[in-house]
Amino acid sequence: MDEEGEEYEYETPTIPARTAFRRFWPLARGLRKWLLIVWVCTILTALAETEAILLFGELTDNALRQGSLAAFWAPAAKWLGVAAAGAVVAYAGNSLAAWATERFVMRLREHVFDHVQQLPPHFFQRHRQGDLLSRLTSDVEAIETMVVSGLVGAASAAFSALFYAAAAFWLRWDLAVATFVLAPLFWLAARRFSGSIKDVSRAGRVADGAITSVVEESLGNIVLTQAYDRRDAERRRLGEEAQAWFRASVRSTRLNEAYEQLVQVIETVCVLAVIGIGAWEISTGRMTLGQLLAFAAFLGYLYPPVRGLAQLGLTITAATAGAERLIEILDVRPSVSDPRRPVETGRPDGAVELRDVSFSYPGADRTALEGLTFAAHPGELVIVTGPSGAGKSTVSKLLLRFYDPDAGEVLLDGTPVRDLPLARLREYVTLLPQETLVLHDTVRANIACGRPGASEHAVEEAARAADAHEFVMGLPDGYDTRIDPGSARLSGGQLQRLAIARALLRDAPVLVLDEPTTGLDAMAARRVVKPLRRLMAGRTTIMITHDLNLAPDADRILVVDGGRIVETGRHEDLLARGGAYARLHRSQNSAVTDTGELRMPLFVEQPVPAAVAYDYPYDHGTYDHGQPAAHWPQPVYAPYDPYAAPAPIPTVLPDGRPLFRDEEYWTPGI
Ligand SMILES: Nc1ncnc2c1ncn2[C@@H]1O[C@H](COP(=O)(O)OP(=O)(O)OP(=O)(O)O)[C@@H](O)[C@H]1O
Repeated sequence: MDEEGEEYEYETPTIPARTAFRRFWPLARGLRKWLLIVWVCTILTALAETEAILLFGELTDNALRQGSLAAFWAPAAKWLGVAAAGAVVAYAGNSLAAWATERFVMRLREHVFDHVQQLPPHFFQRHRQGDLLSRLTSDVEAIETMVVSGLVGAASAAFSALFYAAAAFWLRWDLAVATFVLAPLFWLAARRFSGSIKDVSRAGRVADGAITSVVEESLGNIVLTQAYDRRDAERRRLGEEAQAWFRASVRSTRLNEAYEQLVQVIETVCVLAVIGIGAWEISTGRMTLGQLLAFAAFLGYLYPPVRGLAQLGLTITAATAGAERLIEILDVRPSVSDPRRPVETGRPDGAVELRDVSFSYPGADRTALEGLTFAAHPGELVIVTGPSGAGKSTVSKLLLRFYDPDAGEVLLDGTPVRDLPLARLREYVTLLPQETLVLHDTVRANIACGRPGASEHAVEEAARAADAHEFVMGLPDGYDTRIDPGSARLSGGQLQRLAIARALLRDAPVLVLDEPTTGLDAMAARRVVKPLRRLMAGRTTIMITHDLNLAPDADRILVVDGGRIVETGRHEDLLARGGAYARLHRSQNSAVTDTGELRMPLFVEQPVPAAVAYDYPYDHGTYDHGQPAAHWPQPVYAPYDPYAAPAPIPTVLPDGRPLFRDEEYWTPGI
C-alpha cells in the first residue's frame, strides 16, 4: 500500500477560464455549425421580441390612449404572428442547444474515460476511485457549462443586450445614456463575487469526490465494516467529508444569493432613474406615455441578458474548478503508448527475453528491478520466485508492457516489445493476474472475453479443458448465469478455473501467471493444477509464485531478491546447492511442520480421577434425583486471587522451540 497522502501526489492546477476553454473547445468539433444555428435562433428570437415591444408601444399610443378599436387589429395580428414565429424559432433553438450540449458531454466523458483507461497501474493506486468517479460525472458536466452553454449563452446574451440597447437608443437616446451610465455596476458586482465563488466551488467539488470515495470504499469493505463493527468510524469518516461539502454548498448559495440581491437593487436604481427622467420628459411634452412604456419594456428585456452575462461569468468561473480537476487527470500521461512505427511480426513462437532490465516505479525512491536478464524458450516453464517485495510482479508488468524499463530491453521472439502494437502484444501475452478478474456479465461472456466472437462450442470446450464445465452446468442458468465481481456464487477456485478457460480461449503463445494458486486452499489449489497444466502445454509460461509445488516441472527457476536474480537453475540443482532457493523451499515446507504451534494446548488438562464408578440409577430400577453428580469428575478451578503473581505464560513449545518462530521470547507485563 502506498503511504497515506500519496494519493494527493497530483496537485490540482489552478488555471484561468480562458485556458480551460481553449483546452476543451477542440472537442466541440463537428458541433460548431449546430451551435451557430442555435445562436442564429437566439438572434431571431430577440428580433421577434423587439418587434413585439415596438408593437406594444404602437398599441399603447394608437389604440389604448385614443380608445380606438380600429387601431387595435392590425398591430395585434402582427404581434400574434411575430410571437408565434418567435416561439417556433425559440423551441427549435433550445432543442438543438440541448442536443449539442449532451453530445458534447458524451464526447468529453468518452475522451476522459478513454484516457483514464490507458493510465498505468500506479495511478489507480494513488487516486481514490470515488474521486475519479466524481470527476467523470459531475466535473464533466461542469465543462459543458463552460464550453457549450457558456459560449452559446454568452454570445446570445451579448447579442440580445446589444440589440435591446440599440433599440433603446433608437427610441430615446438621452434616456438610454442615462440608464447605461449605471450598467458598469453589474459588472463591478460580478467581479466582486467571482473569486469567492470559484474558491467555494472548488471546495465543493473536492468534497463531492471525497464523499463518493468514502461511500465507495466503505461499501467495498462492507465485510470489514461489519465484522469489526466499524459502522461508527465509517459514519464519522463520511460525516467529516459531508461537513466540508455542507459548508461549501451553504457558502455557495449564500454568495449567489447575495449577488442576486445586489443586482436587484442595482436594477431598481436603473428603473427609478428611467421613471424619473421619463416623468420629466413627459411633463415637458418631449415624450409620449407609449414611448416611455416601450422604453421601460426594452429595459426589462435588456437587464436579463446584461445580468445573465455577469451571472454567466460567475458560472463559468465555478465551472473552471471542475475543468481544473479534469485537466489534472488529462495531464497524466500513459506510461506507454503505441510505437510510432510498429513492427508487425505475425504470431510469435513465444521466445521471451529480458536483457539487463532495470526499472523503478514513477516517484519511487528505490529500484524495483536491477540488471535483470533471463530468457524463456518457446514452450518452456520459467518460475520466478523470491520473498515478498522482491520484484516478481514487476516482471509481469514489464512483460505486458504496463511500463517500459528504464534501461535494458524486453523482447518477444527477438523483437523489442516496445516496437509491437500494444493490442498485438497483449494478444500474444496473456496475463492471469493474482486477483481473479470478473466482468459484470454471464459466465459465457466472462469466458468469451478471452476471444471476442468465439463460438458457443469453443467457449464450452475451453470450460471443459479448465474443469469448469461441470460446476457451470450446476449453476441456475448454466452458462447464462450472471456473475459479478463481488459475487459469492462462485468459490475462489471456481473463479480461477473460469479465468483459465478464458486464457485457454485466448490461446496466446506466452502466458504470465501471477500467483495462480495463492489465496486458494490446498484442495482448491490442487483442482486448479490440472487445468493449469493443460493451459501451459505448448506455451511459454512465466509463473510468478511463492508456491513451489510446480517447481520440479520448471525448465528454469529464477530466485529474485531485492530486484536482482540471486539464483537460477533447475529445482534439483538449486536444492542441492543449498542456497536461497533451498531456504525458500525449506521455509515453505517447514511451514507445515511448524503448525505444531497451533496444536499446542491452550490449558493444561487436569488428570481424570482414576476408576470412577458411574452408578446409573436405571440399573437399580430407581431414579435418584440430583444425586449422582457428587462423584462425577469435576473440573478443578484455582480460587481467584487478584493479588497473586500472574501465572507464567508459555513462550516455548513442549519441544523447547520458541512459540512464535520469528519472535523474541516474550515477557508478559505490558
Ligand atoms: N506502484 C508502485 N509504486 C512504487 N513502488 C512500487 C509499486 N508497486 C510495487 N512497488 C515496489 O516495487 C517493489 C517490487 O514490487 P513487486 O510487486 O514486484 O514485488 P513482489 O515480489 O511481486 O511482491 P509480492 O510477492 O508481495 O507480490 C516493492 O518494493 C514494492 O514496494
